[in-house]
Amino acid sequence: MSQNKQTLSFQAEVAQLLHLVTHSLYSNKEIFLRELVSNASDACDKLRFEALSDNSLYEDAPKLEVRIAFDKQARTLTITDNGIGLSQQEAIENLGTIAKSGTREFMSRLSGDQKADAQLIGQFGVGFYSGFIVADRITVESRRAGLPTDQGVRWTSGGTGDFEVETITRPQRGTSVILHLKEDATEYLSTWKLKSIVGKYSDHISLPILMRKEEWKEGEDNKGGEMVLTDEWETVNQASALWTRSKKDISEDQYKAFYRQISHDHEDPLAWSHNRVEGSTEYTQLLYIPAHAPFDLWNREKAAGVKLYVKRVFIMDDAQALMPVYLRFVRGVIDSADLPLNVSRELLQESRDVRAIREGSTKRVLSMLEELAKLEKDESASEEDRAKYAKFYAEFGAVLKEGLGEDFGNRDRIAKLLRFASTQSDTPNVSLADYKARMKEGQEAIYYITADTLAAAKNSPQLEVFRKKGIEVLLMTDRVDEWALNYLHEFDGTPMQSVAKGAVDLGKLQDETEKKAAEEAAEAFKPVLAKLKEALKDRAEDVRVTSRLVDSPACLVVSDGGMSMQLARMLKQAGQKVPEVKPVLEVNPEHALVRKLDGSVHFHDLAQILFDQALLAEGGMPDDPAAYVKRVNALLA
Ligand SMILES: Nc1ncnc2c1ncn2[C@@H]1O[C@H](COP(=O)(O)OP(=O)(O)OP(=O)(O)O)[C@@H](O)[C@H]1O
Repeated sequence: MSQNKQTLSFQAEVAQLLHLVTHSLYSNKEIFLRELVSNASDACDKLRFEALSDNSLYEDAPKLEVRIAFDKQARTLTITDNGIGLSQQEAIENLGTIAKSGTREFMSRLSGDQKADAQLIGQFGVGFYSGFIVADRITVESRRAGLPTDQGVRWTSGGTGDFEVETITRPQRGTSVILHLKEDATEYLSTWKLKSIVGKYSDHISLPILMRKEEWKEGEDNKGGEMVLTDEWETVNQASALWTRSKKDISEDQYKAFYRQISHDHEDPLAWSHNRVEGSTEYTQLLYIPAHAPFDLWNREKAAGVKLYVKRVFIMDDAQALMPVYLRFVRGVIDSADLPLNVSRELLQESRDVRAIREGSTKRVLSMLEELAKLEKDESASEEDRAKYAKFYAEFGAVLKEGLGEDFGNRDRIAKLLRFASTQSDTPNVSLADYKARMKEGQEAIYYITADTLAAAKNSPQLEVFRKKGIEVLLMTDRVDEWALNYLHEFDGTPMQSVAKGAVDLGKLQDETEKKAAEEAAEAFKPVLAKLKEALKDRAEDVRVTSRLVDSPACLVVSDGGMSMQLARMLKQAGQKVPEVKPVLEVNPEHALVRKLDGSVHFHDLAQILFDQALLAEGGMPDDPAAYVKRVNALLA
């Protein structure tokens, strides 16, 4: 045993992940090759990038490539690249821990259900560790580009609790991953099998993947021949970056395979768009809309899904400057012809070219979505195509809404893409245009209500008069709605009006007799109103008579432009400081309970109950629930 050998333990998460990988991904073993080839290709990309500022890193091997070789006797399969390589420290850090952000959250989402977990793991990208699906021992030999030959590293592990590292001499730069195959993985000791897996998953890797050529050799004494390996290497993939090829030369399957490769997604994308943009800024874009959300969609800090290349040289993953945050679900590649190769993240933020690319790409994504939305109503389209927009919307609709506050230039286009549930539809499929088309004669606003749940929205007392008059109200239950709606004051010339904010003004929808009756009722109610205001002066900003209620005695509203009670609650729950909002109590003078107030000896208690019940009805909680219960009980007794 060499002197410098050390045994180290895996980070706890790795050990856990390893166990899961080998158990859950068993049914789709072959993906290990895709993962390892993709790492090899990443390592070459990294070398090319670092070599931009230090050409000597290429040493004497400027041609970057990946080689796949196997040895039937030794039962090993080896994937070798001449990319950036690993120093000893990097081997310990990168192959012994999971540095990825979100690992912990990811782990906590695993359920123990193998099928669901396998999908989740697939999305997370198990990478290097997937080798342990087919191998009971993995040896990695590597030398980082630029380090002396005697500073190579050998890392080896059986994939359980620990791994060993030692220093070795390695003349060639880059990494070899040697898989010692398990008994049941013999099938991967076959040129035909390996080639077909490369063809399936890694055809579009932009560097050559080489394998040794096979040749037919006749058996001696007429015993039948067999294929034997020669010393000659041949390229087994297409080895050209897919997006640089002409659209007409790329099949649907190739587009889909490329998507799977860059996204780790097991499902096909809903749509894609491939264009070469010419003009003052030149670039190629290949952008995809996924069919389902990644587990960390809600993390706005999370890496965006677009890779940046400059003249086919990979520059960086998750180039956030290329896509607005509200389109963070988009995956794909942007290849610029204008940016300098040594562009940094900081520079990206400031570049005019990048701004042009970002605007162009944003418009492209919105067009793709508009196309999907159009298909939904196209009777000649297939059922599958027609279902796509709803599928997209269920996964990403809430994220898209963030765009209302983030991308003012495209607000109208985004607004057209939004869908909501309404008093006429429990499923969120009502567009603002649909709503407008159904508006009642004389209706001057698009009415909506926000609530925590669909049930709470539907049963809100504020809706009563709208229901009575048959006016549709949009029901908004996404957390982001309240915030997003702050940025959408009107749609196509019609104002948006929350039914829980400000005094209700049905305008022309109310006829003269109704208005008159309401005014008279208000007039007659004035003395009681004054007493109510006095009794509730610490809790309500104001008390007024309303015509919005039919069956309920009272409801709470906030002033126009004020923060809704629901948003205030949400912020409070999130631990934020919220200014105290005193709502307005609106009462229905026709209601029996309200009528009872006049001259009642329990006036004070009834007033408090009225307020507390209105609070409960809109999803809130009385400040002093025990006092509320006591008051109700006193009256019931
Ligand atoms: N062939 C290789 N050459 C150099 N470094 C490598 C190689 N394979 C893996 N690594 C290093 O090990 C790290 C962990 O690899 P792993 O495949 O687990 O995750 P990843 O590549 O970062 O993520 P993902 O596979 O989801 O893209 C890599 O980030 C890289 O630094």
